[in-house]
Amino acid sequence: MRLIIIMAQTISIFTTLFVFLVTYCLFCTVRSHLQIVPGTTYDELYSSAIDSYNEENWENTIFFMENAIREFKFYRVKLTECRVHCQNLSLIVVPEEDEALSELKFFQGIFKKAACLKTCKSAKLGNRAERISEEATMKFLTLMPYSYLQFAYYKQKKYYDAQCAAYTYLRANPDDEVMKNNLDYYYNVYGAENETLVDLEERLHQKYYLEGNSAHEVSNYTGVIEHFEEALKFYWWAYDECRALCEGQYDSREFLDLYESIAGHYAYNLHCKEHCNTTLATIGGEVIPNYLASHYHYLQYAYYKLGKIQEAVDCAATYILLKPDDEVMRNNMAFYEEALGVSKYKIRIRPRAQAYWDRCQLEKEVLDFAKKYFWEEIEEDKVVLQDYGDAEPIDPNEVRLKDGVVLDDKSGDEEDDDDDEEEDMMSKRGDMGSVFELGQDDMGVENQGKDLTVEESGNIENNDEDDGIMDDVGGKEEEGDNDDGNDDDDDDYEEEEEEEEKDEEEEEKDEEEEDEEEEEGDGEDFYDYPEEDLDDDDDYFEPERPEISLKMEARRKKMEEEKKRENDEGDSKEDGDDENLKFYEKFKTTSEMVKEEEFQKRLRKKDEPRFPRGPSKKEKYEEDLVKLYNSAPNFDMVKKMASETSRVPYPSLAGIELHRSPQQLMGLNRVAVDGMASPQECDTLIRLLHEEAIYGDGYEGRTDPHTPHEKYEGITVKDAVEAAAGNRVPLYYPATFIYLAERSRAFVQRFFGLSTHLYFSYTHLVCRETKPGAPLNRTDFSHPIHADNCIIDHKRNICHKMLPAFTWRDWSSVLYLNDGFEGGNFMFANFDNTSQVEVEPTCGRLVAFAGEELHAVRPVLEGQRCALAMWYTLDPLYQELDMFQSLEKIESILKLVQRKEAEQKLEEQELQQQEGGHLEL
Ligand SMILES: O=C(O)CCC(=O)C(=O)O
Ligand SMILES: [Fe+2]
Repeated sequence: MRLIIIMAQTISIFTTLFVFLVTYCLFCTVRSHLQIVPGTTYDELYSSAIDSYNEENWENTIFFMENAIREFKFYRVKLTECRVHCQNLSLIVVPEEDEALSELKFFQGIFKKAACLKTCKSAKLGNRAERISEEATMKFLTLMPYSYLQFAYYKQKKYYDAQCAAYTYLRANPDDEVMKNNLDYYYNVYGAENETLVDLEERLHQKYYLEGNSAHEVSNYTGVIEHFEEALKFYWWAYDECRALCEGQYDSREFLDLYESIAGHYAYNLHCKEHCNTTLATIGGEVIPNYLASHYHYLQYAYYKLGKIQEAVDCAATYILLKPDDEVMRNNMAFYEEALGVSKYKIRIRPRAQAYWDRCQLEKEVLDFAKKYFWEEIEEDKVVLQDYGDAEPIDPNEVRLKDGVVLDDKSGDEEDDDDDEEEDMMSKRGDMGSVFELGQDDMGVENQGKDLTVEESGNIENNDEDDGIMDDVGGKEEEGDNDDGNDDDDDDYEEEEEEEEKDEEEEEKDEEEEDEEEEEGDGEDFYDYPEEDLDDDDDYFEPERPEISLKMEARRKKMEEEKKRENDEGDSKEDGDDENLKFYEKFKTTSEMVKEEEFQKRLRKKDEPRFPRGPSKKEKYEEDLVKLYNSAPNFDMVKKMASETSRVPYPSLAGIELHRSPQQLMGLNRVAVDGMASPQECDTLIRLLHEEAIYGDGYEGRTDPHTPHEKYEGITVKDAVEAAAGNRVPLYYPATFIYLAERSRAFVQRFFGLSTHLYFSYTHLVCRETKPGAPLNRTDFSHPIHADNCIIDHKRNICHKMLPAFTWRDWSSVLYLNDGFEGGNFMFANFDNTSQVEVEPTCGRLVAFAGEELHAVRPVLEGQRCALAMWYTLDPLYQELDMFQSLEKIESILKLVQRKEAEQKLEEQELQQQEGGHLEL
C-alpha cells in the first residue's frame, strides 16, 4: 500500500515537474530571441538596438536600447567603485636616503593600486572595457539612446514613455529642433503635462536641489534643510564618481620619456577632474552658477529661520570658504557675530567642503605647475576629457565646445568663466588669509561694528522680498561660476607666485592655530573655523534670503512663452484667412512621419473648438487649400505645374548631363552635373530670394555666419510656402523650390546607388555678396573649409563624426543658380587646407558629395552668388519635416487644380450641351 502511495506521489511530482518544464521551455522560446548574454557591453546592445531600429522592429529596439542604458549605468557604477576603492590604498612612503629607492617604493604603491584595479575590474566587469568604443560612449553621454527610444515607444503606442524619453533627451540637448517638435506633437496629441514627465536621467543631487529650491520658495524651511542636506550627500557622491571616471585612458600621441608620459597622463587626469563641478552644475543644459556653494547659502538661511544658529553659522562659514568675496554672506556672518554673539557658537566649516577645498587648492597648484613647465593641453584633450571623463550627462554646450567647430564663440565664453574663477580664486586665497588672521581675537570683546536695531532688522526682513536684493544676489552669483576656483588659465602664474608664497606662510601659521583650537575641540565632525575680528564699520544685516530661485525663473520663462503663444494666436485670429493656414502649418510641423490617419485624427481633435459650426473638417481643409490655390496670382504657372504633376514627387532625370565625373573631381563620392535646373527655374528662385530672403536666414539668424566681409541672405522652404500662402509671391516660386530640391535629391539617390531612401535633412536657398567696403585683396573664404557631417582634425587628417556636427547629414548637394559674379568657386579641399579641385558655379549646375568630403567656397569678390544648398540623411529620424510637409501641400494643391480643371471642363460641356439643346429648339 505504502509503495503504491509513494509511486503515486512520485508520478505526481514528475507530472508537475514535466508541466513546469514544458511551460518554462515554451516561455523560453517566446523570449529566447530577446535574451542577452551576460557580459554584453552597452556598445553591443546599442548596435543591436540600432539594427532593430533599421529593421523597424520597435519592440526589439526598445528592449535592446533599454538594456543598453541599464548596462551603461552599471558599467560606470562598477568602474567608479573599483577606482574609488583602489585609490584609497595607501601610497605613503617612508623616505629612503637614496632618492631612487624612495621612488621605487612609491611606484610599488602605484603597482599595488594597479593590481587592485585589475582584479576589481575583472571581477566586476569581466573584459567589457576592452570591447567598448569611444564613439558609443559619446552617444550615451549625449543621451542619444533616448532619441531612438522615443520614436520606438511612439511606434509601439507607448505615448507617455515616448514623451518622457523625448523630454529626457531634450533636457540634455535643449536645442534639438526635431525633438522639440516631437515633444510638442506628443503633448498636443497625447497630452501628458510637462510637469508630470519624468527626466529618466535625472541626477539625485539635482532633484533634491530643485526640491529644496521649491521648499525655499514657499518658506518651508524644514523642507529646505531636508532637501539640501540630501542634495549635498548626493552631490559628493556624484562628484567622487565624476572624478573617478576621469582616471581613464590617455592617448598622448607623442613619443615621450618615462617621466613625461607619466606626468602627462596625470596632468590630463587632474585637468579632467577640474571640470567636474561644471558638469554637476549643469541642469537642463544650463550651468547653474555657484551651484555647490549655494547649497550652503540656502541651508544657512533655513537653519537661521528655524533658530538653529549653530548650524546656520557653520553653513555660512562653509559658504565663505567657497565664496570668500560674497558680501551678503559676509554680512550674514557679521550679523551672527555681532547681533547674536557668535562667541557662544564655535564657527565650524563642514568637513567635506573643507577637504574638497583643500584638495582643489593643491590640485590647482600642481596642475598650474604642469601647465607652465611641460604639459600642453591639446585641443582634443578637451574633447576626450569632457566626453569621456564626466560622470554626468554632458551639457550640449560643453559638447559644442569640445568639438571645436563653434570654438570661436564658445571658447571665448569659457575663457571668461575661467577668468572669473581665477579672480575668485585669488580673492579667496587673500581673503582666507585675512579671515584667519582676524580670527585671533576674542569674539566676546565688543566689536566696532554697529549693532542691529529692531527697526533695522524689520527693514531687512522686508528687503527679503525686494527685487533689488534679489538682483544683487543673482548678479554676484553670476560673476563667480564654479566653486572649485580651478581654471585653465596659466598666464598669471608668475604674478601669483609671490602672493602664494606669502599666503602659504600665513596658512602655515593658521594651521598651527587651527591645531591648537582643535585640541580644545568640541566636535569631531567639524573643522574649527578661526574666529574673526570685525574691524570695519559696516552695518551688519540679518541673514538674507537667497533669491536664486530656479523655479521662479522657470515659471517666468514659461509665462513669457505662454504669453507669446497667446499673442501669436491672437494675431492669427485677427488675420482670419491665415488662421487655418497657420494652424495647418503648426499641426503639420509637429508631426514626424505622420500617417494620413493620424493626421486626420489630430485635425479633428484640434479642430473641434475652432470650427464649432463650420463645414465638416474635411471640407474645411479642402476649402483652405482652395483659398491657398486661389491666392496664387500666377494662375498659369500653377496650371503648368499641374500639368506636370508627375514631376513633383518623381521628377524625371532627363536632360541632366555630366559636368565632372567622380574621377575628375578626385573622389568617388563626388560628382558635378549640368541641366538640373532650366534658366527659367534659376530665375524663379533668384526672384524668390530677391523678394523674400532675409538677412541671415537659414543660419539661425547669424548675419555673418562665415565671414564678416559678406552678406548672406537666405530663405527656407517653409518660409517660401508661407510667402506664397500670404500672397506675397506666386505659388509657383515655392513649387519650383520644392521641385528642384526633389529632382536633385532623386538624382543624388540614384547616382550614388543608395539602396535606402534618402531624406531631406535641411534645404536652404542662399545668396552671398561682398559687403561694401570689404578689402579688395581678401584671402578669407566665403565659406571656410569644412565637412558637412563631421569635425575636421587637421593634426590627424581625419574627420570626427561627432556633435555638434550634423552627423546624420549623409549626403550634400548644391544647385547653383547663376554666374556672372567674381570668385565664389566651390572647392574640394585637402586636410592641409589646400585646394584639390574646384567647380565654377553656373545656372543648373549641381555639385553633389558625401557629408565627409572637405570643401569650401572661395570669396565672392564682386556680384551676387545664389545657390540652393541641400543636405540629405539616410535616417528618417532626421528628415526635414518642412520639406515633407510643403511637398504634401503642393501635391494637394496640384490635385485641387486638376479637380477644378475637370469640374470646369464638365461645366463647359454641360453649358455646351444646354446651348446645343437650346439651339435645337
Ligand atoms: O555654396 C556652396 O557652394 C557650398 C556651401 C556649403 O558647403 C555649405 O553651406 O555647407
Ligand atoms: Fe558644406
